[in-house]
Amino acid sequence: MQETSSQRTAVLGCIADDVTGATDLANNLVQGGMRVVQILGTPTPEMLRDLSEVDAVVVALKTRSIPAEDAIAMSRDSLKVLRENGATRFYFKYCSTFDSTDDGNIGPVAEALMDTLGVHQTVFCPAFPRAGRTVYRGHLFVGDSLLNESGMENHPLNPMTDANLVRFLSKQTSRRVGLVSYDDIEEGSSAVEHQLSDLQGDGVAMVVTDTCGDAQLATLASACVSMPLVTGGSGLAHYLPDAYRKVGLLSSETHAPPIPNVEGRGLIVAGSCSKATNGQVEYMSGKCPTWSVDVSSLMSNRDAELERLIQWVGKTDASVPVLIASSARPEKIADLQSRFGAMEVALAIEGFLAEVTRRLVEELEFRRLVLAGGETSGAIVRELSIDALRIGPEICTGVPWTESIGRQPSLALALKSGNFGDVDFFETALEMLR
Ligand SMILES: Nc1ncnc2c1ncn2[C@@H]1O[C@H](COP(=O)(O)OP(=O)(O)OP(=O)(O)O)[C@@H](O)[C@H]1O
Ligand SMILES: O=C(O)[C@@H](O)C(=O)CO
Repeated sequence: MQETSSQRTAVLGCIADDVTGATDLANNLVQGGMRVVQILGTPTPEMLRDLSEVDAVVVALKTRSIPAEDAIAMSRDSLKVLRENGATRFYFKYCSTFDSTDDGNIGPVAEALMDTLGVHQTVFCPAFPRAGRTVYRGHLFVGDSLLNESGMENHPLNPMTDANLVRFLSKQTSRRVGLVSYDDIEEGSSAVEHQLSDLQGDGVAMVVTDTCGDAQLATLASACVSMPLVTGGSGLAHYLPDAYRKVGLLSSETHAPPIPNVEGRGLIVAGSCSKATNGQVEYMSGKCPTWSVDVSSLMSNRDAELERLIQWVGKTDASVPVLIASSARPEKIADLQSRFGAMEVALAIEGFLAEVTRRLVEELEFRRLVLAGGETSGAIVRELSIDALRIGPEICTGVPWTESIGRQPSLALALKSGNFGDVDFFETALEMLR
C-alpha cells in the first residue's frame, strides 16, 4: 500500500476506553511524529470529514467501567466511523495497568473489534516502560512491584488483584490466550512474526506480549505492522508511526506539536485517588488555594456544597491557580463506599467536579485546566461540551498539553492519568504555559 504524501485521511483509527488514556496514546503517536486529533465521544462522519492533514484519530470513550455490552456497542460504532473515513489500521487502547474486571471490558471489546474487522489474532501489549509498566513471563509490573501489590489492588472501581495477564485475560474471553515471551522478542521482529503465526496455527487468538524496554516495543511494532488491529497501553504507539513509515503507510515527514495559545487562570481538579495523584495534591496544596471536597456533605446536600465551593473560589486571589480535590486514602474511600455504594459515590463525585469546573470556566474565566483521573476528566470534558482536542507537547511521560477545537473561548487542557507524573506535576504543567 503506497498512500504516503497524498494521504489526507487518518491512516490509524484508535479507540481508547477512557479520556486520559486516549490523551496518553495521542501523546505517544505525536512523539512518533504523527499529527493527531482526539475526539471526545463517538465521532460523527461529519466530524472526521472536516479534519484534514491528520495521520491518526484517537476516539476517547468512557467504556472502562460500564457494562461490557455497552462498551462493545460504543467501540463498534466508533470503529465503523473510523473505517468509513479511510483508516486501515486500528488500535484499541486500555490502561497500562490493564484496568478491568473478570467480566471485561478488555477481552470482550477486543473480541468485538476483531470480529468486525474479520481478524483472527491480535496482540495485548499494556507495557509502557517509560512509565514503569513492564510485562515479563506474562506478569505485569508497575515499577518493581507486581500489579496486584502496586496500589492498584485498592482502585475504587477496578481493583487489580492478579498480575498474570494470560490467566486474567482468559477469564474475559472464550478464545485461546497465549504469550509472546521476552526471549521471542529478543530474537527480533521476524522471530516474533513466526511465533505469532505458530500461535495462530494452535488457535491462539489473543496474544499477551512480554515487554521490558523500549527496544522491545520497537521490535513488536515492526512485527505488528501488517496487523489491522493491535491492542495495548500507549507504549507501542510510540513506535508504530516509524514502522508504518518503513512500509509506506505513512509519509516520511514528521511533525512537531504546537503549544496551546490560551490565556486565563489555572484550575486543577483531581478526582483520582491513585498514589501518584494523592502525592501531587499534597504537594500542590502547599502552593495554591486548595479545596478538599467533603464527600459526605456532597452526598447529602450537593447543591449547598457546590455553592459553598463556587463562592470560596470567587474570594481567592485571581492571579494564582486553584486546586479542587476529592482524592482520599484507601480507608476513607472504603468507608464512603460502604455508606453510599461504590458506583454511586464515584458518579456523584464525577458529576459534582464536572459541574464545578463548568461553572468556574463560565463564571470566573478559568481557561487552563489540569485534570487528574480518567473517569474524572471524561466527566468534565463532557460537561464542558468539548468535542475534539489538538494534541500539543508532552508535560511528562504520557501527558501532553492539548487545546480544545471548535469551542469558544478555547481551553488548554492537561488530562492526566491517575498514576502518571512526578509530585510537582501540577506546577510543572501550568508553568509550561507561561
Ligand atoms: N473520595 C472518594 N471516594 C470514593 N470515590 C472517589 C473519591 N474521589 C474520587 N472518587 C472516584 O474514583 C474514581 C477515580 O477514577 P479516575 O479514573 O478519575 O482516576 P484513576 O482511576 O486514578 O485515573 P486513571 O483512570 O486515569 O488511571 C472516580 O470515579 C471518582 O469519582
Ligand atoms: O495507560 C495508562 O496507564 C493510562 O493512559 C491510562 O489509561 C490511565 O487511565
